[in-house]
Amino acid sequence: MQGAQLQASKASAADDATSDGDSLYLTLQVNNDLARDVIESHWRQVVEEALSEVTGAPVVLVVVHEQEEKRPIEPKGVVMPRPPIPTPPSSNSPLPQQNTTSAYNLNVTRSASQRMMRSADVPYEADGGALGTREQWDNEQKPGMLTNNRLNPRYSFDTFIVGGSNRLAHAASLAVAEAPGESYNPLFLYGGVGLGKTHLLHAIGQQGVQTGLAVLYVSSEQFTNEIINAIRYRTTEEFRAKYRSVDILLVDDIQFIAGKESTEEEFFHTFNSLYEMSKQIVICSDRPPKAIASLEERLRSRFEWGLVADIQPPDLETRMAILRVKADALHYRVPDDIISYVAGRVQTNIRELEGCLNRLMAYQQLHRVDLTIDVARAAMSSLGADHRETNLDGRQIAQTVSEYYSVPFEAMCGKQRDKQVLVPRQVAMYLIRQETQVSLFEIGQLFGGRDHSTVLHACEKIERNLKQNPTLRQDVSAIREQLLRA
Ligand SMILES: Nc1ncnc2c1ncn2[C@@H]1O[C@H](COP(=O)(O)OP(=O)(O)OP(=O)(O)O)[C@@H](O)[C@H]1O
Repeated sequence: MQGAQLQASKASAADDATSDGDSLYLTLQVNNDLARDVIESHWRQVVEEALSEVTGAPVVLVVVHEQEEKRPIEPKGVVMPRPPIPTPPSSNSPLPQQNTTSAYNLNVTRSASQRMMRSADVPYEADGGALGTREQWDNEQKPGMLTNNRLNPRYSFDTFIVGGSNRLAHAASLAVAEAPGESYNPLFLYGGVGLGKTHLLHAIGQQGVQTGLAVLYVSSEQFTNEIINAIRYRTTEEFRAKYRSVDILLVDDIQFIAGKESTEEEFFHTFNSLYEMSKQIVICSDRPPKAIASLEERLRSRFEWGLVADIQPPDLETRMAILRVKADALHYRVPDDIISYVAGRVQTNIRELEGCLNRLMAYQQLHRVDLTIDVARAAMSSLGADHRETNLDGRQIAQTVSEYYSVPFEAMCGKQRDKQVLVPRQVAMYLIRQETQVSLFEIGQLFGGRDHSTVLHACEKIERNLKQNPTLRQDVSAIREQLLRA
């Protein structure tokens, strides 16, 4: 570690807005990566403890490779509470700068001054840093970024099932993918957990890549980490060159940047630069911009500039279609009645729906049994309360069917065999069989003492007809929805 220096300084506490106590932050400059790694992995704790003893305050050590200290203007504070960012000596610091002859360059600052960096703290270059940096980035780094774009090939428009709950979000995403920067900019998608926001982001990205565009997908957490590191290692020019060189920027879970001042600041400038160049920005969140507490107003209003589209929980039909596509993709044959049974169990989260399918597959393979409704029930039985196991009884179901078709329950129990009565009777038998543990014999008893083979025949007939008759499918879905709401 020859040739390195040790410096100590203490910044003013006057610019501190949100002190996290009396910790001291130490910046240790070393002249090669190895030294940094060795100190980080072996000596950090020892040094921190030793210095804590000397100073009487908790110490946090930040080790920096001196070649990374190339920015002439250094940030005065810390972007995020963690990890701490080195703070340079402050001109109005009460402590004089101490230069020593030691092998390290050591900056000591009161944590009080190492707080969320304000806009003025990070010099902003609208062109994304020096031209040289941008060109260098385009030549050296961009190809790598484009090949490792981290887009999941499974998340494409082809594999996305469209229903009433996600139609707007899907149509907007498609429009954006077809004409990036032209139709809706930014596109802001929001919706609950596991409803397909990330899937749509990736689908847009995938299409962009296919048309030769530079696409960057990041989570807001990754964006935050990158900006922290950029400030820490003085590489903000590269950071800006990277983010301003893309044609489509996809940002997931934007709600997590709220309240992180420097990240918001940097994102604001990234947004503006891309927007001015007519580059497409797509943002996802679990809530609409208005509901993101402590998000800066200027960002909120920008998020609302283009189109804000929501994704609602899918209805039963859409859930069934999604399960069917997922099962087919796994080359897993699942009968329709089981698809509809599983779809009825998970109502608000498609990720969990997929989990149920995987669970079913694993359960069946483990027990080496045929896939029947009873096997599905057993596979689902140990799942938590989110996965609705209905407490309906046969009579309740029969009553709901009777009301749906406007056919009196008594008529369904009688001898009439015309279609108006026969279909509701058979549908009721089928649903009771699916939704309850009631035996074929008991179902027969409920409907005027019919034989169990009549019930079986009814169930099989409805199951067959469901495949061919869309009206019947719709009716059964609607009744099932009503039952699940009951
Ligand atoms: N309409 C859909 N068609 C097909 N698959 C879907 C659909 N919606 C969601 N999925 C699938 O559900 C899973 C979860 O979706 P995704 O990760 O996109 O949800 P998300 O809304 O981003 O959730 P989170 O808020 O937790 O990040 C993925 O495997 C995705 O492919």
